[in-house]
Amino acid sequence: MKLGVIADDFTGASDIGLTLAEAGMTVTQFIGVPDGAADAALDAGVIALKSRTAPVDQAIAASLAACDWLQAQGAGQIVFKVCSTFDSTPQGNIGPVLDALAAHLGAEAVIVCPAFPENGRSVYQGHLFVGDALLNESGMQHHPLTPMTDADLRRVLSAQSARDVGHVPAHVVQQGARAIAAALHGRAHLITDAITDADLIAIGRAAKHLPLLCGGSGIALGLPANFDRLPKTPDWAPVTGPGVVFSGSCSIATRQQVDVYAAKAPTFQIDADRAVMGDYQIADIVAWVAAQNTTPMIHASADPAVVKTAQDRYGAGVAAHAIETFFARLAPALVDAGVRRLVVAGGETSGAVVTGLGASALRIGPRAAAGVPLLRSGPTALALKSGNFGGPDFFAQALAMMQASA
Ligand SMILES: Nc1ncnc2c1ncn2[C@@H]1O[C@H](COP(=O)(O)OP(=O)(O)O)[C@@H](O)[C@H]1O
Ligand SMILES: O=C(O)[C@@H](O)C(=O)COP(=O)(O)O
Repeated sequence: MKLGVIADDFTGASDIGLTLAEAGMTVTQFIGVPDGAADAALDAGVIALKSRTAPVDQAIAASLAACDWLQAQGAGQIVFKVCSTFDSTPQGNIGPVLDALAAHLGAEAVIVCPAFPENGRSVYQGHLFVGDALLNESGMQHHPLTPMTDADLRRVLSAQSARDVGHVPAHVVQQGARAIAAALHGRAHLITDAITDADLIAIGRAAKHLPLLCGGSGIALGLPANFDRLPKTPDWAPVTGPGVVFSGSCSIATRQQVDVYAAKAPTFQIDADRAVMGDYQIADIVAWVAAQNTTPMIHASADPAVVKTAQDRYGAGVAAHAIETFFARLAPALVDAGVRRLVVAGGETSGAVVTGLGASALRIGPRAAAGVPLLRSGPTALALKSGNFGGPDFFAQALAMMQASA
């Protein structure tokens, strides 16, 4: 293994897995730290953790264990994959985990860059933009678990980290890899501006000898070339069994996707109150799915006012946990009943579903959308969609792509 990635959620892991696979690396997404050794032929291993919203000490311990395993497989460079909208709370977990990884790896200057231009995320003057909106005006200020209320990443990371936080500005990045490398000094996390893929490719080249980087999947765009890999389309064998769509994301993009899909398919909406009360019978929902002629959708996606009502009543963690637990129990019951295509919207939701399925590794297939690959776990096809990724008709498109050849 040449490159090791520690991802703080499951959709993020498949997002960066796709970037590496399309740039020509052989890559597997592991669910948590594997027990045994990786295939020696693997170029990159991506360990998916569910650490974005975990207690800080647990997130650090899981990330260090992942780091040790990746290094034991030969990885000479570690990427800490975080969300392209820098999802975190004032307590963490990006800062504390990054501090711990940097100390563990003896890293001095660490590039921190969540830019993902293809999906509209850019970093300029140390501020994160989603399209033309500052992060805190992009809808992310309403996220159920990690509301992002400040677009200045230097301030956001400083509040979470014990290390100095510096800045590599766009005018340096645009001068290319040599200028970027010259700016990487001191023992500091460096928020690095990037507006285009060309910026990220230059950053990747500049990072060739760094032990640690942190960013969204865009940070990986330039890394495979350091290992002489060339772009390719990942393989895919069609999967034709019954499908189901799950959504636990309340992001703007997902709510639109839910509306579009609900207009053409049977839809079952999960209510937070009933989930908290444990009111849903898994067997009844499996029977409801089996009775449908069109691929159905089960979702909890709701607008910010509805989410707030549930959170005020039970606490954000309790409402989220109840809904995630529901999906984690439903997914294996549906697969046992013959479901073979599963599209899941939401990072935490995907973490719950894949953990519920008991999968240990996922094979990365071709893209269903920017940042979202098709995945294979045994006979089951999956797509784990980040809340804000994909076009309005993503669900139908991903289900159809699973049935087609690459
Ligand atoms: N109606 C709801 N009320 C409260 N919390 C909800 C509701 N619907 C979903 N959630 C929770 O919100 C969180 C959304 O996070 P996630 O799945 O990561 O989506 P995203 O990818 O948009 O961040 C999950 O923990 C989910 O269980
Ligand atoms: O970098 C990204 O935006 C994604 O890969 C990601 O991590 C998204 O997280 P969720 O929106 O919670 O799915």
